[in-house]
Amino acid sequence: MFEQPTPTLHRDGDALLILDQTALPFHTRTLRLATLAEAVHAIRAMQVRGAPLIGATAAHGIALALLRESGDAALDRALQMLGATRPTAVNLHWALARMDKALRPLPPAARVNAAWAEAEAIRVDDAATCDAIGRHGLALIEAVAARRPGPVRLMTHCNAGWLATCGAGTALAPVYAAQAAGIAVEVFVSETRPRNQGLLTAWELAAAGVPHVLIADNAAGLLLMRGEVDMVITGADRIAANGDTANKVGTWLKALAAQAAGVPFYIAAPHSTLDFACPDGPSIPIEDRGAEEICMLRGIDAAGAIAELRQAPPGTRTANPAFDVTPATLITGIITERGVVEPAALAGRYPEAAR
Ligand SMILES: CSC[C@H]1O[C@H](OP(=O)(O)O)[C@H](O)[C@@H]1O
Repeated sequence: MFEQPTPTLHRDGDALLILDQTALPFHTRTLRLATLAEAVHAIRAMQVRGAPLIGATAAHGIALALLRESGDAALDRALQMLGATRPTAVNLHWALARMDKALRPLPPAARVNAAWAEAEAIRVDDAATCDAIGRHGLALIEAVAARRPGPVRLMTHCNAGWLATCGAGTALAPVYAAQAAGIAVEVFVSETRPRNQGLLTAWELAAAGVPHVLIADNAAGLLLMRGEVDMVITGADRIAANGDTANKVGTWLKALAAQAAGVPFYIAAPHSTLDFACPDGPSIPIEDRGAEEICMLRGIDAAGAIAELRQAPPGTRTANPAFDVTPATLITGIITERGVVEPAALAGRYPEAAR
């Protein structure tokens, strides 16, 4: 079982401790969430981020809410507030539905303990799922390593490492599995404007000693066309019934470039990312995160303090969709905890979810 260097989230009595990802990669800071409002803010402000992790955080947010009041109205309010934080990652809504199913039949007095237990089960389930994704993705990396000498060269987008989950990650889980198996890999890490989650991936890989190269998002196409990449693996936020997949904005462009360059393009995702109620990509809600993420740059100043610089005047018109959709036709395979699945075969691999 992969051990997170620092837990992305864990219960501490009647509170939830999270790793504040708005401070990374500059500072490692733990935040203590004690209320529903603090859990809502943590998800919306991306103090926690990553599809599986926001689901687990929302599940714990239900427990925090019920500590104060545990009747049906309180449960409904908590489900609604947490469900309204971010629209695209279906893991959030999957986790809330699982909490509602577990808690609704119980008398209010029994709900708090049951909420903590169910939230913990979601956390543990996600960690095990990440490990399984790592094992199945490892087989793909081993196949490349068997074909030619030298490190297997991967490309990823955004952060789908342990920071985005309760375990090893999704897209990076095979990387960590390859490292543990002694297979040489190196990873092209796309910075992923505007929130630059690629810096989180670089931070993770540096700490793990995995060779990596940080690139501007727009450099990915040239590297792919030069034959410098053996495979692309990204995470996902919602996979529709036909295999169309929403992921961080820019993923589709990489999938197009990968197809043009003849490079396999994989999505890594757990069962909680599958949404068979969503028929296709156009049906996936895409979050817009407003102008300031485009107009402001974040970094650290000479004193090491996190600073923001304005790169565009206030009032500049912007478009800031946080995700895009990669059609199933561009996806070589989906690396799940049940194996590497062709997009069209998802329903067969997950019959219980596809009903
Ligand atoms: C392991 S899935 C991570 C997935 O979530 C990220 O979005 P965000 O950073 O906005 O929460 C990104 O789409 C990743 O691929």
